[in-house]
Amino acid sequence: AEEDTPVNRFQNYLRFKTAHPNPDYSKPVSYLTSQAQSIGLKTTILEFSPSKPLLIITWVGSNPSLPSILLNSHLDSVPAEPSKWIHPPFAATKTEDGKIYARGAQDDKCIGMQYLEAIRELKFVQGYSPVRTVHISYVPDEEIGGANGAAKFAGSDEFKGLNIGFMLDEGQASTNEKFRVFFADRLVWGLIIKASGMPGHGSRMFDNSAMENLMKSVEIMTKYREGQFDLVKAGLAMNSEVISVNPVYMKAGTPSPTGYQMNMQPSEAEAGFNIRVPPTADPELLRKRIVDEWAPHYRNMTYELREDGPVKDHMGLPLMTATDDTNPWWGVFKEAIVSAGGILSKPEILASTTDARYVRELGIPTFGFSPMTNTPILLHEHNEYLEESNCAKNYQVALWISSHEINPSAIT
Ligand code: MET
Ligand SMILES: [Zn+2]
Ligand SMILES: [Zn+2]
Repeated sequence: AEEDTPVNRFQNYLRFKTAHPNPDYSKPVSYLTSQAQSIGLKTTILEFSPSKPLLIITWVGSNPSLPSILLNSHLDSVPAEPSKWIHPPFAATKTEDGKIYARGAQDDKCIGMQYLEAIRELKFVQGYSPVRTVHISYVPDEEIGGANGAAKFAGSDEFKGLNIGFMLDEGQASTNEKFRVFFADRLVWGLIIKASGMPGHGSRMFDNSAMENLMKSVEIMTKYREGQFDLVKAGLAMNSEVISVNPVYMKAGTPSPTGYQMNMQPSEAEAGFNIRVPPTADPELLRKRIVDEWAPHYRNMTYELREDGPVKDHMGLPLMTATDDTNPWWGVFKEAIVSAGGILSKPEILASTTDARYVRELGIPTFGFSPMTNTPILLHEHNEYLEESNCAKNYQVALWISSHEINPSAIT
């Protein structure tokens, strides 16, 4: 039989096939439930949508009237292309040099297990019992926007009943020795632009073909993208501080038995873009740019903009958690990292987008924190891995965080 160690338990969790489009949620939820039971923690399963369970594990504090802590992670993963990986993406292979390869190793099954390991350590090694109640949530569908996961959870009576004062959610790896913490996400938009025009013979020159109109937009958008990227390259802004516009698909052509009808200029063409908007930018200006320049009527274009999730919080403010004295949780967090012997880098906006936005919307302070130092950022890439040595260090950090966040009974 395999040893029962934190690393083995992490590997077990990584082996569940949780990739979209058909994530297995029931097996990891059973596994996590049994882990929780082995630590003597309470479990609750909510189901806001059929076959999409949401697991809550609870460590009840001695003063449950204090606002509680929520440690959140998502159960699902993005797809992987096994033939392009050096180890199968759901085998959680550990190499001789201690790297554990798996889809989800960084995003974000690492934190899902670290939360549990931190509590296991606190409870059984240190004999610690919390004043404040701690909840761990495992939510479905983060990678597809969270509409049937975190969005419904945050809006539910069950969530209200948990009386959450502060949440930790996923962040991103740090390529140096400093830990990174994130106080905001970028908004995520899906933009589909469509051009139409008269079809024509492949040999003919004419104005306003669908392809020409679409390609003109692509050129304009590519220039805009370059402008934003140049700010980053010149060191004037971080990646997450500019607006990113990245093409994700193109669709056009008249199908034929051998592929596409090559002597036919098609009557329709479309392209899809993933756009990320920092909370410091004005979304209205960008919407105007789309109408005026990227998908203008006068070029026979239409568009569909999918804005995924909230833009402002309950007070009408951008979704950002304060990292100063106005937020008592900030000091606690900083102190926990330092006490664990860690160095914290300047708080950042996350380049990607997480379920934290639904909780920030409610005005609850939330930080993104995935404690991985000296680690290449591999989320959504081939050969995602996490080093075993890093895991061990992370348990330590998670542990400190758990012990410190519980102490400030002054925060009520
Ligand atoms: N976390 C994912 C991302 O940033 C999902 C966001 S909502 C589609 O891409
Ligand atoms: Zn994630
Ligand atoms: Zn992800």
